[in-house]
Amino acid sequence: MGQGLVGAIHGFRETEKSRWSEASRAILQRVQAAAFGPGQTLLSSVHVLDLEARGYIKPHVDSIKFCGATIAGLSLLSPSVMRLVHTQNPGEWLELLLEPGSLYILRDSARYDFSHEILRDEESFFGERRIPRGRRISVICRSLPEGMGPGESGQLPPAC
Ligand SMILES: O=C(O)CCC(=O)C(=O)O
Ligand SMILES: [Fe+2]
Repeated sequence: MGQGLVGAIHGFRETEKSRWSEASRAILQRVQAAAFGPGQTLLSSVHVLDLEARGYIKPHVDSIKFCGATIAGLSLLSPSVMRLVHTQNPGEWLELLLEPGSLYILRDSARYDFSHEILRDEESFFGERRIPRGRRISVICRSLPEGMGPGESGQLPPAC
């Protein structure tokens, strides 16, 4: 998302959300407790991405200007396949099956040294298993770039 991602996502709409219902806040707190260390500050708003059935995300590494060492994403509605490919050594790759209700955490090397992508319907296989794509919504929490305290977060653009 943001500057680093222009053109990477196809067939989507998105928003940044900072106010949530009590029930949603409880879920986000579980995500944050699972994914982020006590020393990490989160971006003040959460990214919500609504990908249509034919939508997909091309390989990219989130911009280090706007996003720190951890990206945590909750997947809703359709399952999908996320592929990680090492940027220096494309022979090194892995795929994650993102079931609805699952949480992935891209941290450190997985976040910096590997690109991530969400496969389009035609390519949506997990090993031999076909994973038909429907509409998918993801709720993504990111840490602030290191060295940037909450006091400086006002300088960040709203999106990461
Ligand atoms: O939808 C997702 O889980 C990932 C989205 C993504 O890669 C991004 O917004 O940078
Ligand atoms: Fe990303």
